Amino acid sequence: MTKLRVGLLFGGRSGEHEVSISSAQAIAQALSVEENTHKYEILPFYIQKNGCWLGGEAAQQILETGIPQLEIPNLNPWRLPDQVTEVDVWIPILHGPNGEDGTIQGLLTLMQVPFVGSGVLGSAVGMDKIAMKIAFEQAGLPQVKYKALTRAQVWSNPCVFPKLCDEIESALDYPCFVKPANLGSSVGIAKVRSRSELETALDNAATYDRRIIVEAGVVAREVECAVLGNDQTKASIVGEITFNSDFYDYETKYTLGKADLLIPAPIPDAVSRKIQDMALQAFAAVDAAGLARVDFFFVEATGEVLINEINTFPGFTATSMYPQLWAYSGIPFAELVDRLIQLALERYTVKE
Ligand SMILES: Nc1ncnc2c1ncn2[C@@H]1O[C@H](COP(=O)(O)OP(=O)(O)OP(=O)(O)O)[C@@H](O)[C@H]1O
Ligand SMILES: C[C@@H](N)C(=O)O
Ligand SMILES: [Mg+2]
Ligand SMILES: [Mg+2]
Repeated sequence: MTKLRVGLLFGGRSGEHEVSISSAQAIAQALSVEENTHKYEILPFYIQKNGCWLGGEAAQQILETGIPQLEIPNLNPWRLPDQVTEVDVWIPILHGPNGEDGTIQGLLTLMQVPFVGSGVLGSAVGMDKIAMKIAFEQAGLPQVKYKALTRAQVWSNPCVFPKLCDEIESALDYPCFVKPANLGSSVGIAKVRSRSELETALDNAATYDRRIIVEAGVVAREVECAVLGNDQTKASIVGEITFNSDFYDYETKYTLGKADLLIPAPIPDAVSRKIQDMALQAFAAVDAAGLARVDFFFVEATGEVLINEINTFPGFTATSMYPQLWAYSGIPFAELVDRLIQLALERYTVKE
């Protein structure tokens, strides 16, 4: 039987570069178990932080060691490794901008090779927290109050900036959350409790993105649901994250022992069902495909469920929520990766 050559695309020009390497290592491992090795052959491709691609041995080495390559200067980002032409199906294991946002998906679409996950529209809308919230609003999904801003407003002249802060303060109470619109893993996010913290957080968020969102802070339990499928989607069992830090920040997410994942979430069945239903609606609202993890706030005091966000290529290490939710829902990691590849092929065939 001829093996399908799977292009593992990882790293990326993103603040989530290191997370992508960890996700790629776990997916490579899942493709290396017996039931997958007779079907698939891995071709690794590493995108450096400067956007330049490495294939072959160099990419393989990074996949094995997990250590990011120092940037090789003056490489042309458009000079793609020769092995690119050998790929039958891509897994763009990229998180954040320049990877999870439709840019790579556009390139792969133009290459006319199937790829795992959402297309250009789903990736772009799912990445941008402002566009995402507008899509959720249209779908009738409840969420926190927010204000959308641009870098130009934040870095405007010193007379305009205080007015902008006044507007935010009159629209939202403290604490509120300031976020770059296009990022993940909590990079660039701040929980702010005062005017001076707000000013600093806005300035910082503007260094990451030209679009910025400020959200009303909610006191709630954090629950997540995984979605799998193209047009026929399935929602997983719901999981909960607990931690002792101020919020689920980068350190809490990626330091062993700082957060606990509870699967299934110890919440009433009716709430779980509502979350599953909302997860499927959110997936459709942004036109996602293949996979996504949808993050929610459960306000226990009122029973209210608010949607926080969708991640169209969620963290994929063996201990990440997405594969664990499916493992508990009856799909082990290796089979999950196989299914995702099959969904990519299905979507490509339907489209062609
Ligand atoms: N409006 C809010 N109220 C309360 N907490 C919030 C709010 N927004 C974000 N947080 C906290 O910040 C964390 C990160 O937020 P969010 O999920 O939007 O960021 P992200 O960078 O896209 O994360 P990831 O993609 O890794 O899930 C949340 O899990 C939560 O702990
Ligand atoms: C990788 C990170 N953005 C997540 O959603 O898990
Ligand atoms: Mg996110
Ligand atoms: Mg999140």
